[in-house]
Amino acid sequence: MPSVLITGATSGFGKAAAQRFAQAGWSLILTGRRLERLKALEDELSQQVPVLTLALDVRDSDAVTNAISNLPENFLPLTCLINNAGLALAPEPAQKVALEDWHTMIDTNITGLVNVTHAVLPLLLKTGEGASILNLGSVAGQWPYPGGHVYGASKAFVQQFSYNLRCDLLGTGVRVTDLAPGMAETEFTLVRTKGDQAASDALYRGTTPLQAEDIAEQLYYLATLPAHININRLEIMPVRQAWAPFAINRDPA
Ligand SMILES: NC(=O)C1=CN([C@@H]2O[C@H](COP(=O)(O)OP(=O)(O)OC[C@H]3O[C@@H](n4cnc5c(N)ncnc54)[C@H](OP(=O)(O)O)[C@@H]3O)[C@@H](O)[C@H]2O)C=CC1
Ligand SMILES: O=CCS(=O)(=O)O
Repeated sequence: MPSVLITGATSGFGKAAAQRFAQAGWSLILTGRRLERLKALEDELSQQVPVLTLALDVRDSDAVTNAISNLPENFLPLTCLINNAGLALAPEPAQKVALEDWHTMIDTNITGLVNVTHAVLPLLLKTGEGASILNLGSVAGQWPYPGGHVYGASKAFVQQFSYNLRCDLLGTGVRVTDLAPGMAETEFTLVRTKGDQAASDALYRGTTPLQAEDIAEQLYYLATLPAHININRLEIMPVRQAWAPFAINRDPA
């Protein structure tokens, strides 16, 4: 029975991925900070497959290393790592943002992802052919927009880190993908606006955003491709999202 480790499984893409992989019979190692949510998911999915929950903050490298080095044998070999835990904060212009919010995004989206990858890599290398690292990037890593500042830059890191990993993992059989979604309706905007439900509802109202299940389906597809195929980057937008023209600053008429 293959096994997958998913960071940020308490909500959104991570939770939907846990449900999708469980449906296909994979053993699940689920992580996040909110213990009660992890427990609820374990109660739901352990009816179907073996589930191990690890309450941890990906920013805490000691906690990550300790948890990964003590994985029970029945959850090994590990076939797939989904580096999904992440967040955006402060949709305001850069010049209005608190430095702490920038640090939180860097610590979570970059340092946290690196902490988990470093700890899990030896297990994936042991698995070899068919193993995968699926990193949640974003369209924001490729396309600039107002208020994207450090969030977009952190996702550009995810893309380049994914590509560079591929170079170093050549010959090991371990695959790496930067999965880059556009607008998707999860708790993402609630977190970004620090709990402003009205702002979150307004963003998704009157359009058709991606749903967490859409991304979970792509994650499952990527993890189960024939072992000789690596999709380097998969960018997905809702049909009802596209790019805006360049912004121009003009003198008053
Ligand atoms: N929704 C969108 O439009 C898009 C999202 N993404 C990316 O997808 C990923 C998932 O986002 P999404 O599902 O939408 O958002 P959600 O807010 O719904 O889920 C985020 C998950 O990340 C976890 N998380 C956040 N910080 C930490 C931390 N320090 N340590 C451990 N876990 C953490 C949360 O768990 P807990 O709070 O319990 O720790 C939660 O499970 C993120 O990396 C995001 O940047 C990319 C493109 C589009
Ligand atoms: O990563 C999230 C999608 S967006 O808000 O940058 O479009």
